[in-house]
Parts: sequence; C-alpha cells; structure tokens
Amino acid sequence: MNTADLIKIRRNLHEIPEPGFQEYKTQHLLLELVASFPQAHLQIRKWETGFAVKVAGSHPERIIGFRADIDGLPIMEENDYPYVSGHEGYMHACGHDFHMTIALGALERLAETPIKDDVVFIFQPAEEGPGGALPMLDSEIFSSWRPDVIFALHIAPELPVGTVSSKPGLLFANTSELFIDFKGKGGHAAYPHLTHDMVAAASSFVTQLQQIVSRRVDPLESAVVTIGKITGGFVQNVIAENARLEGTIRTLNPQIIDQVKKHIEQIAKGHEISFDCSIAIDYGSNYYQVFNDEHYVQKFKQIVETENVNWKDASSAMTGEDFGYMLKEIPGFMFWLGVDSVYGLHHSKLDPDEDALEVGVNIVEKTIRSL
Ligand SMILES: CC(=O)N[C@@H](CCC[C@H](N)C(=O)O)C(=O)O
Repeated sequence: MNTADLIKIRRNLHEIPEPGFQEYKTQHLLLELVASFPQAHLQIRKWETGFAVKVAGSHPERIIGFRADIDGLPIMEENDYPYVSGHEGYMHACGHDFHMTIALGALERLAETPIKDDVVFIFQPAEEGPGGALPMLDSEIFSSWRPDVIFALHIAPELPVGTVSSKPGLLFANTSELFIDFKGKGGHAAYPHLTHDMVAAASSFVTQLQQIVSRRVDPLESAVVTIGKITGGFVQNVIAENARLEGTIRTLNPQIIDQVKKHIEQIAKGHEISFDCSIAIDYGSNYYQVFNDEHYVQKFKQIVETENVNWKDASSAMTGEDFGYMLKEIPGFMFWLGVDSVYGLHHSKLDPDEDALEVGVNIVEKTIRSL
C-alpha cells in the first residue's frame, strides 16, 4: 500500500463515522480491505462491531498486539473538503480514521512478510463511549489470542508530523462520564413562586461544581469536572420541570475520582432540598488510566531513534482512553503521533496532516518487528 492508498482509505473511513457499537459500515469496509491482503497467514475473529486479525508467525513464542479504535464522535463536522463526513452529526474528530488506516497499513505489510511471533491487530469499537475495551477483554479474542505485549497510538494535533511522544507510567487520566437529571415542578413563567425551576437548579449546580476542583480536591492532586451539555425546558415562557447536565470527570489518581463523585452527590443533596426537586446521577462509563510499562517505552524510544522520527518526552494528559483497561492486564504502552492540526481533538475543524499516515505505518511496523 503506498501513500496514495493510505490517504484514500483514510478518506473513505472519514466519510462514515459511526457511534460506538454501531460501526457497521466501518467494520464492513475494514473487513473488505483486510480481504484484499495476502491471506496465507491471516485469521479473523469478529466481535460485536469490531474484530481482530491474527498474522501467524513462523515460530511463535509470543503474541504482539496492536489496537486501533474505530468509532466516531457526535460532532457536526465543519470542514469543507470533498471527503467531509457523510453521516450528519458524526465526525472522526478524535483521529480514529487515522488509527484504523495505520493499523491496516501495518497489517498488510505483516501479512506480506510475517515475523517469528504471532501478531494480533485489534479493531475495537466504542472508545468514545460506552467503552469497547473492557467487554472485548472478556471475549474469545482475548482468551485465545491474548497478547503478551500490546501497544496503541493516538494522534496529537499539537505535534508536528514526524514526531512521536510518550512517557513511562501515567499517560492518560482516569475518567467517568457524568449525567445529572433534575425533576421538579414546572409552570407559567409569570408565577415562579408556584414552581420549582429546573433550569435555575441546573444552572446553580454547574456553578457549585466549579468549587469541587478549587476547594475540595487537594491542590497537589489533579482533577477536571467539565459539563459539556446542558438541556432543559421547552419554551421561553414556561418554567422547566426537567433539566439535564452531561459531562465528564477526570483525575490522575484513581482514588480522587471517588472523592469527586462524593462531593457531586453532596451538592445534589443540597440542591434537592433548596430547589425542592429530585436529582438522579448516572456515572455512565468509567475508564481506567493509561499506564505505560517503563521497559516497553524505553524499547520503543530506542526503536524510534533508529527511524527518521523525532522523539518528545510526553507529560500526563487529562484525556481518557479505554485502552487503559488493556494495559491494566497486559504490559505495553500508548504513544502520541504528531499530525499537526490547527484545531485540536474533538474540534469540528480537526484536520490532521495525512503525511502522518506513512510515518504511523512505518513506526508501527518497525515496532512490531523489533519489540
Ligand atoms: C482520547 C480521547 O479524547 N478520549 C475520550 C474518551 C471519552 C471517555 C468518556 N466518554 C468520557 O467523556 O468520560 C476523551 O474525552 O478523553
């Protein structure tokens, strides 16, 4: 596969972003492409909307795993190139189109020239939510093809093409989604004293949440509480009987996330009393931190240094990744791949530089051959 092929595949995938566990077209396209590779050493196992491909080694003693996530995000794309998302309201705004393309590029090369060990390429659904890694770990794929070492990459818009970055230890945060539903008494906008206004309750709640990180979490720890969506009411002159907040909690220390949840629950109790309403909290999906194995990161750094690729020591980030669950059970690492986009991850104008595809394929192939 040459650079033009990689770009074509990436653009085709970019056009069909799908929500977690609904990646039907994506799975179909990926499997069609895998079917066009030399088949002699390949074996495929499907799981939900994902799958894994094993490339049989000549004298296997280990299994090396590489994981790519395959879902899109509920974001309306604002780019105007010809291969813009064809699924309105969804976009590959977290680079999973790159992750999949790079996995395919490396898989094709391994299918042509396998190594001594077995290699498993894992195409995992639902990274953005509700989380595919944890249930996939319990599947037949991981019981029969359990890797001895596993790695994955994530695009980094802020890094130039030709740079990769990682670190031993904690790379990504612990996360929990956060959904808060308010139910009170609605009514006529002119009679607020006869109602329990859920728009007011939800607004006050958002304000109170800001106090958790600044006043309840130890300043030497790190935490984020973000509300990304607020909904409530139906019309301008009716006091709302329902409101909903949607957000996420991030911490670098797994224990701190429980403290943050406890404080959110205390705020909820206070608001139930002061706004005379009921509040239901749902923590959605929770991701375990991405913790890189020191030995494999050092080895990866040495591999990078033999290629024409720059290395940058990474800092821990508040991003989340359910790949953390795989690293909890299997030694390995995740790394950032520079794609040089003015707009960042989860932005409707994210526009990664496609020159990074070739860099990604080379480094993933080289790493698999050298680990
Ligand atoms: C790399 C990245 O951006 N990952 C997502 C993971 C989302 C987890 C979950 N849906 C949540 O929002 O907590 C991220 O937002 O960091």
